[in-house]
Amino acid sequence: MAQVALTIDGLGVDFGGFKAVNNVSLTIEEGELRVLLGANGAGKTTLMDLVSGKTKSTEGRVFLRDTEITNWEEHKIARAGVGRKFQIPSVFKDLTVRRNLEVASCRNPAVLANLRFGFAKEARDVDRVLELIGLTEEANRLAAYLSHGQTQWLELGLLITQNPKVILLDEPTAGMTQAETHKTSEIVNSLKGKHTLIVVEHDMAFVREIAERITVLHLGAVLAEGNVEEIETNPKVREAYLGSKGIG
Ligand SMILES: Nc1ncnc2c1ncn2[C@@H]1O[C@H](COP(=O)(O)OP(=O)(O)OP(=O)(O)O)[C@@H](O)[C@H]1O
Repeated sequence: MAQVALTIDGLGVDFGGFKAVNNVSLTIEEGELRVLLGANGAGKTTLMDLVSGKTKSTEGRVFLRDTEITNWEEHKIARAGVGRKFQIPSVFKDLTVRRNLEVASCRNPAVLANLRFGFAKEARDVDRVLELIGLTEEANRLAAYLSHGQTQWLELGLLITQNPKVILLDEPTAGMTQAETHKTSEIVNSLKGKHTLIVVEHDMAFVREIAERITVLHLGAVLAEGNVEEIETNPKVREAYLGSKGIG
C-alpha cells in the first residue's frame, strides 16, 4: 500500500460564526496528484491556508506523514516539508534561471550535505529540475526576461528543488495563455509519482489534462471525490458547482 503523505482529519475554521472550511477530511498518498475543485468561495484557498499554517484551524488535525503539524507556525510547516507556490513569484529577477535554482538548492539541507562530496550532484539536480520545468534552453537567461508562464515554471522549479514532501499549487495556470496552460499540464504530469501535489484549479480543460483524483469542495465541506468522469457526471457537483451549465 502506498504511504500516506498528508492526512487532513475533520479540519475546519470558524471566522466569527462563519465556517469557511467545515469538517474536511482528506488522505493524500505519496506521489499522488490531487485536484481541489470548487466554485468561488468554496473554501479551497482557506483549506490550503490551514494546511500551510497561514491560517490557524479551529477544529481537526493535519499530519505530514506521521507528524502532526496542526497549527504549527507557517515557517515551521514549510521546513517540515509543505511547499506552497503562490501566484506572485518570488524568483530573483537579476539572477539567471540556473542560478535561481542553485540558490534554492542550497537552502535544502540535503543538498548542502551533498556539497561535501563536490558540486556534481547539485549540478545534476539543477539540470534535472531545468528539464522537468522545460527551461533547459533558458538556463543562462536572466529571470527578468522570462515570460509570465516561464516565470511560473521557474517558481515551480524552485519549489521542486527544495524537495518538499507535499507541494501545494494554487491556480498554477492563472493568467497563462492556452499554450502556456498546456505546457503547465505537461510539467505537472511529469511530476506525478515523483512528487506529491495538491492543485487548486478552476480551469476544467487543464483539470482534465492532469487530474487523477478530484475532491470537490462546496460551502467549506467535501461534496464529492472521484476521477474526472465521476466528478463531471455527479449530479450533486453539477448542481452545486456548475449550476445548469455543466462542467467546463
Ligand atoms: N479571514 C477571513 N475572514 C472571514 N471570511 C473569510 C476569511 N477568509 C476567507 N473567508 C471567506 O471564506 C469563504 C471561502 O473563501 P476561499 O478564498 O477559501 O474560497 P475559494 O474556494 O478559494 O474561492 P476562490 O476560488 O474564489 O479563490 C469565502 O466566503 C470567503 O469570503
